Amino acid sequence: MSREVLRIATRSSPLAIWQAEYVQQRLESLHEGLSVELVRIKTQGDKILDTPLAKIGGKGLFVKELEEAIMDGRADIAVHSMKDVPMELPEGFALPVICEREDPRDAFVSNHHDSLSALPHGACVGTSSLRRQAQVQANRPDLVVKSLRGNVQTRLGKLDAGEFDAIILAAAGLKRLEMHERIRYEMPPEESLPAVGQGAVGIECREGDERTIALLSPLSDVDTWDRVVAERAMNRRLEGGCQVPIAGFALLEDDQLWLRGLVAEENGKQVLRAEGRAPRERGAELGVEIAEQLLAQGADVILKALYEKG
Ligand SMILES: NCc1[nH]cc(CCC(=O)O)c1CC(=O)O
Repeated sequence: MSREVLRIATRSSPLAIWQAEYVQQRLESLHEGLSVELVRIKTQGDKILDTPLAKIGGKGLFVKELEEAIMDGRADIAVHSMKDVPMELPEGFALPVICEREDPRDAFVSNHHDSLSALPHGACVGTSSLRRQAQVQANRPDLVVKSLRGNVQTRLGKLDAGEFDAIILAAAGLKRLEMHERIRYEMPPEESLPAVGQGAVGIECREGDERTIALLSPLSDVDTWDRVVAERAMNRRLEGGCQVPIAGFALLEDDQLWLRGLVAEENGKQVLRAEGRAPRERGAELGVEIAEQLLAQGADVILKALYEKG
Protein backbone atom coordinates (compact mmCIF):
# COMPACT_ATOMS: atom_id res chain seq x y z
CA MET A 1 0.00 0.00 0.00
CA SER A 2 1.39 3.39 -0.94
CA ARG A 3 1.80 5.88 1.88
CA GLU A 4 -0.73 8.64 2.03
CA VAL A 5 0.90 12.06 1.56
CA LEU A 6 -0.22 15.52 2.70
CA ARG A 7 1.75 18.62 1.64
CA ILE A 8 1.94 21.83 3.68
CA ALA A 9 2.65 25.16 1.98
CA THR A 10 4.62 27.41 4.31
CA ARG A 11 6.60 30.63 4.24
CA SER A 12 10.28 30.02 4.70
CA SER A 13 10.96 32.17 7.76
CA PRO A 14 12.11 30.21 10.83
CA LEU A 15 8.85 30.98 12.66
CA ALA A 16 6.71 29.85 9.72
CA ILE A 17 8.77 26.66 9.42
CA TRP A 18 8.37 26.03 13.16
CA GLN A 19 4.58 26.34 12.81
CA ALA A 20 4.45 24.09 9.75
CA GLU A 21 6.65 21.46 11.42
CA TYR A 22 4.42 21.57 14.50
CA VAL A 23 1.40 20.76 12.30
CA GLN A 24 3.43 18.14 10.43
CA GLN A 25 4.46 16.36 13.65
CA ARG A 26 0.99 16.44 15.15
CA LEU A 27 -0.59 15.05 11.97
CA GLU A 28 2.00 12.28 11.59
CA SER A 29 1.63 11.19 15.20
CA LEU A 30 -2.18 11.22 14.96
CA HIS A 31 -2.49 9.40 11.66
CA GLU A 32 -0.43 6.26 11.26
CA GLY A 33 0.79 5.83 7.70
CA LEU A 34 0.37 9.50 6.82
CA SER A 35 3.45 11.22 5.48
CA VAL A 36 3.45 15.03 5.72
CA GLU A 37 5.79 17.14 3.58
CA LEU A 38 6.69 20.82 3.68
CA VAL A 39 6.56 22.97 0.53
CA ARG A 40 8.61 26.10 1.32
CA ILE A 41 7.63 29.30 -0.46
CA LYS A 42 9.53 32.57 -0.38
CA THR A 43 6.74 35.15 -0.54
CA GLN A 44 7.05 38.74 -1.79
CA GLY A 45 6.37 39.89 1.79
CA ASP A 46 9.51 38.07 2.90
CA LYS A 47 11.60 39.32 -0.02
CA ILE A 48 10.75 43.02 0.14
CA LEU A 49 12.11 44.13 3.48
CA ASP A 50 12.93 47.78 2.91
CA THR A 51 9.33 49.00 2.62
CA PRO A 52 6.68 49.15 5.35
CA LEU A 53 4.31 46.22 4.90
CA ALA A 54 1.30 48.53 4.69
CA LYS A 55 2.71 50.08 1.50
CA ILE A 56 3.23 46.83 -0.40
CA GLY A 57 -0.19 45.33 0.18
CA GLY A 58 -0.25 44.35 3.83
CA LYS A 59 -0.01 40.97 5.41
CA GLY A 60 -2.47 39.44 2.95
CA LEU A 61 0.68 39.17 0.89
CA PHE A 62 2.00 36.38 3.10
CA VAL A 63 -1.17 34.37 2.64
CA LYS A 64 -1.93 34.80 -1.05
CA GLU A 65 1.10 33.00 -2.41
CA LEU A 66 0.44 30.02 -0.15
CA GLU A 67 -3.14 29.89 -1.44
CA GLU A 68 -1.80 29.81 -4.98
CA ALA A 69 0.23 26.72 -4.07
CA ILE A 70 -2.96 25.02 -2.85
CA MET A 71 -4.92 26.07 -5.94
CA ASP A 72 -2.40 24.77 -8.45
CA GLY A 73 -1.96 21.48 -6.59
CA ARG A 74 1.57 21.97 -5.19
CA ALA A 75 0.16 21.72 -1.65
CA ASP A 76 -2.93 20.47 0.19
CA ILE A 77 -2.91 22.85 3.14
CA ALA A 78 -1.32 26.11 4.24
CA VAL A 79 -0.31 26.93 7.81
CA HIS A 80 -0.68 30.59 8.77
CA SER A 81 -0.31 32.89 11.74
CA MET A 82 -3.96 33.89 12.22
CA LYS A 83 -2.81 37.47 12.65
CA ASP A 84 -1.82 37.52 8.98
CA VAL A 85 -5.00 35.95 7.58
CA PRO A 86 -7.39 38.46 5.95
CA MET A 87 -10.97 38.52 7.29
CA GLU A 88 -12.42 37.21 4.02
CA LEU A 89 -10.92 34.16 2.35
CA PRO A 90 -11.02 34.01 -1.45
CA GLU A 91 -13.62 31.78 -3.15
CA GLY A 92 -12.81 28.12 -2.92
CA PHE A 93 -10.82 28.20 0.34
CA ALA A 94 -11.72 27.16 3.87
CA LEU A 95 -10.02 27.59 7.24
CA PRO A 96 -11.45 24.65 9.20
CA VAL A 97 -8.93 24.51 12.05
CA ILE A 98 -7.27 26.88 14.53
CA CYS A 99 -4.71 25.23 16.84
CA GLU A 100 -4.21 25.98 20.53
CA ARG A 101 -3.03 29.53 21.08
CA GLU A 102 0.47 30.38 22.29
CA ASP A 103 0.96 33.48 24.45
CA PRO A 104 -1.02 36.20 22.61
CA ARG A 105 0.72 39.16 24.26
CA ASP A 106 3.27 41.57 22.87
CA ALA A 107 6.78 41.25 24.27
CA PHE A 108 9.02 44.14 25.26
CA VAL A 109 12.59 43.39 24.22
CA SER A 110 15.55 45.55 25.17
CA ASN A 111 19.18 45.05 26.11
CA HIS A 112 19.38 47.96 28.55
CA HIS A 113 15.89 48.87 29.76
CA ASP A 114 13.34 47.01 31.87
CA SER A 115 10.09 48.40 30.53
CA LEU A 116 8.38 50.94 28.34
CA SER A 117 7.96 53.28 31.31
CA ALA A 118 11.66 52.91 32.21
CA LEU A 119 12.89 54.09 28.80
CA PRO A 120 14.70 57.44 28.89
CA HIS A 121 13.02 60.50 27.40
CA GLY A 122 13.15 60.44 23.60
CA ALA A 123 14.33 56.83 23.34
CA CYS A 124 13.83 54.94 20.08
CA VAL A 125 11.42 51.98 19.84
CA GLY A 126 11.29 49.66 16.82
CA THR A 127 8.06 48.27 15.43
CA SER A 128 6.33 48.32 12.06
CA SER A 129 2.92 47.64 13.48
CA LEU A 130 0.70 50.73 13.57
CA ARG A 131 -1.20 49.05 16.40
CA ARG A 132 1.93 48.79 18.54
CA GLN A 133 3.13 52.23 17.51
CA ALA A 134 -0.18 53.86 18.49
CA GLN A 135 -0.19 52.24 21.92
CA VAL A 136 3.46 53.11 22.57
CA GLN A 137 2.84 56.75 21.63
CA ALA A 138 -0.34 56.89 23.74
CA ASN A 139 1.67 55.75 26.78
CA ARG A 140 4.85 57.65 25.97
CA PRO A 141 4.37 60.51 23.49
CA ASP A 142 8.04 61.46 23.92
CA LEU A 143 9.39 58.21 22.43
CA VAL A 144 10.45 57.95 18.80
CA VAL A 145 8.94 54.98 16.95
CA LYS A 146 10.92 53.72 13.96
CA SER A 147 10.03 51.10 11.36
CA LEU A 148 11.39 47.60 11.95
CA ARG A 149 10.79 44.79 9.47
CA GLY A 150 12.11 41.33 8.75
CA ASN A 151 11.77 38.03 10.50
CA VAL A 152 12.25 37.64 14.25
CA GLN A 153 16.01 37.01 13.99
CA THR A 154 16.54 40.02 11.71
CA ARG A 155 14.64 42.25 14.12
CA LEU A 156 16.66 41.09 17.13
CA GLY A 157 19.85 41.63 15.14
CA LYS A 158 18.90 45.26 14.52
CA LEU A 159 18.23 45.76 18.24
CA ASP A 160 21.59 44.23 19.12
CA ALA A 161 23.32 46.43 16.54
CA GLY A 162 22.10 49.43 18.51
CA GLU A 163 19.54 50.75 16.02
CA PHE A 164 16.85 50.83 18.74
CA ASP A 165 16.64 51.17 22.52
CA ALA A 166 13.81 48.62 22.58
CA ILE A 167 11.63 46.66 20.16
CA ILE A 168 8.22 45.07 20.46
CA LEU A 169 7.53 41.61 19.05
CA ALA A 170 4.89 38.95 19.49
CA ALA A 171 5.72 36.86 22.56
CA ALA A 172 4.44 33.79 20.67
CA GLY A 173 7.16 33.99 18.04
CA LEU A 174 9.94 34.35 20.59
CA LYS A 175 8.63 31.50 22.70
CA ARG A 176 8.21 29.15 19.76
CA LEU A 177 11.74 29.85 18.59
CA GLU A 178 13.05 29.27 22.13
CA MET A 179 14.11 32.83 22.63
CA HIS A 180 12.05 33.47 25.77
CA GLU A 181 15.12 34.87 27.47
CA ARG A 182 15.03 37.87 25.15
CA ILE A 183 11.67 38.95 26.60
CA ARG A 184 12.04 41.65 29.28
CA TYR A 185 8.35 41.36 30.08
CA GLU A 186 5.09 40.37 28.45
CA MET A 187 3.14 43.55 28.00
CA PRO A 188 -0.23 43.39 29.78
CA PRO A 189 -3.24 43.88 27.48
CA GLU A 190 -3.93 47.18 29.25
CA GLU A 191 -0.59 48.47 27.97
CA SER A 192 -0.51 46.80 24.55
CA LEU A 193 -3.74 45.18 23.45
CA PRO A 194 -2.76 42.34 21.08
CA ALA A 195 -3.67 42.00 17.42
CA VAL A 196 -6.67 40.00 16.33
CA GLY A 197 -5.59 36.35 16.17
CA GLN A 198 -2.12 36.95 17.60
CA GLY A 199 -0.42 33.78 18.83
CA ALA A 200 -2.82 31.42 17.03
CA VAL A 201 -1.99 29.20 14.05
CA GLY A 202 -4.68 28.42 11.48
CA ILE A 203 -4.83 25.78 8.76
CA GLU A 204 -6.30 26.55 5.36
CA CYS A 205 -7.31 24.11 2.64
CA ARG A 206 -9.48 23.82 -0.44
CA GLU A 207 -13.16 24.22 0.31
CA GLY A 208 -14.89 20.84 0.20
CA ASP A 209 -11.64 18.86 0.61
CA GLU A 210 -13.32 16.56 3.12
CA ARG A 211 -10.47 14.04 3.31
CA THR A 212 -8.06 16.78 4.38
CA ILE A 213 -10.55 18.43 6.73
CA ALA A 214 -11.08 15.07 8.48
CA LEU A 215 -7.32 14.62 8.93
CA LEU A 216 -6.96 18.14 10.35
CA SER A 217 -9.93 18.24 12.69
CA PRO A 218 -8.23 16.73 15.79
CA LEU A 219 -5.81 19.70 15.79
CA SER A 220 -8.60 22.16 16.43
CA ASP A 221 -8.72 23.91 19.81
CA VAL A 222 -12.25 25.00 20.61
CA ASP A 223 -11.30 27.70 23.16
CA THR A 224 -8.91 29.35 20.73
CA TRP A 225 -11.49 29.04 17.96
CA ASP A 226 -14.20 30.80 19.97
CA ARG A 227 -11.85 33.60 21.01
CA VAL A 228 -10.48 34.19 17.52
CA VAL A 229 -13.99 34.10 15.99
CA ALA A 230 -15.00 37.00 18.26
CA GLU A 231 -11.84 38.99 17.50
CA ARG A 232 -12.14 38.48 13.76
CA ALA A 233 -15.86 39.33 13.72
CA MET A 234 -14.94 42.68 15.27
CA ASN A 235 -12.21 43.30 12.71
CA ARG A 236 -14.51 42.31 9.84
CA ARG A 237 -17.18 44.78 10.96
CA LEU A 238 -14.52 47.51 11.20
CA GLU A 239 -13.40 46.52 7.70
CA GLY A 240 -9.93 46.59 9.14
CA GLY A 241 -7.13 45.49 6.92
CA CYS A 242 -4.17 44.16 8.89
CA GLN A 243 -2.15 47.32 8.38
CA VAL A 244 -4.33 49.53 10.58
CA PRO A 245 -4.08 50.41 14.28
CA ILE A 246 -6.75 47.97 15.42
CA ALA A 247 -6.40 45.62 18.38
CA GLY A 248 -8.81 42.91 19.47
CA PHE A 249 -8.35 40.44 22.25
CA ALA A 250 -10.80 37.91 23.70
CA LEU A 251 -10.52 35.84 26.86
CA LEU A 252 -12.74 33.04 28.13
CA GLU A 253 -13.90 33.22 31.71
CA ASP A 254 -16.33 30.50 32.86
CA ASP A 255 -17.53 29.92 29.29
CA GLN A 256 -18.10 33.65 28.84
CA LEU A 257 -16.20 35.57 26.20
CA TRP A 258 -14.71 38.88 27.25
CA LEU A 259 -13.70 40.89 24.18
CA ARG A 260 -11.70 44.10 24.28
CA GLY A 261 -11.24 46.20 21.14
CA LEU A 262 -9.20 49.27 20.29
CA VAL A 263 -8.89 51.63 17.34
CA ALA A 264 -6.30 54.39 17.51
CA GLU A 265 -4.61 57.11 15.55
CA GLU A 266 -1.11 55.96 14.76
CA ASN A 267 0.33 58.92 16.71
CA GLY A 268 -1.57 57.67 19.77
CA LYS A 269 -3.34 60.99 20.28
CA GLN A 270 -6.75 59.40 20.03
CA VAL A 271 -7.31 55.89 21.39
CA LEU A 272 -10.82 54.44 21.32
CA ARG A 273 -11.64 51.41 23.46
CA ALA A 274 -14.68 49.19 23.87
CA GLU A 275 -15.32 45.92 25.63
CA GLY A 276 -18.11 43.49 26.34
CA ARG A 277 -19.06 39.98 27.37
CA ALA A 278 -21.23 37.26 25.83
CA PRO A 279 -21.77 33.49 26.02
CA ARG A 280 -19.01 31.71 24.11
CA GLU A 281 -21.28 30.60 21.29
CA ARG A 282 -22.15 34.25 20.56
CA GLY A 283 -18.66 35.44 19.70
CA ALA A 284 -19.57 36.63 16.21
CA GLU A 285 -22.36 38.84 17.57
CA LEU A 286 -20.10 40.13 20.35
CA GLY A 287 -17.43 41.07 17.81
CA VAL A 288 -19.93 43.07 15.77
CA GLU A 289 -21.23 44.77 18.91
CA ILE A 290 -17.77 45.87 20.05
CA ALA A 291 -16.98 47.10 16.53
CA GLU A 292 -20.18 49.14 16.52
CA GLN A 293 -19.31 50.68 19.88
CA LEU A 294 -15.94 51.71 18.43
CA LEU A 295 -17.55 53.09 15.26
CA ALA A 296 -20.00 55.10 17.37
CA GLN A 297 -17.01 56.67 19.16
CA GLY A 298 -15.51 57.75 15.83
CA ALA A 299 -13.44 54.76 14.68
CA ASP A 300 -14.84 55.23 11.18
CA VAL A 301 -13.30 58.72 10.98
CA ILE A 302 -9.88 57.46 12.13
CA LEU A 303 -9.89 54.50 9.74
CA LYS A 304 -11.14 56.54 6.78
CA ALA A 305 -8.39 59.13 7.30
CA LEU A 306 -5.82 56.32 7.31
CA TYR A 307 -7.08 54.72 4.11
CA GLU A 308 -7.16 58.08 2.33
CA LYS A 309 -3.58 58.70 3.32
CA GLY A 310 -2.83 55.32 1.74
N1 LIG B 1 3.50 40.35 11.48
C1 LIG B 1 4.26 39.14 11.31
C2 LIG B 1 3.90 38.14 12.35
N2 LIG B 1 2.87 37.31 12.16
C3 LIG B 1 2.76 36.53 13.28
C4 LIG B 1 3.76 36.88 14.16
C5 LIG B 1 4.00 36.32 15.49
C6 LIG B 1 3.35 35.03 15.86
C7 LIG B 1 1.88 35.09 16.07
O1 LIG B 1 1.26 36.15 16.29
O2 LIG B 1 1.29 34.00 16.04
C8 LIG B 1 4.51 37.90 13.58
C9 LIG B 1 5.69 38.57 14.15
C10 LIG B 1 5.41 39.62 15.19
O3 LIG B 1 4.33 40.24 15.19
O4 LIG B 1 6.28 39.91 16.00
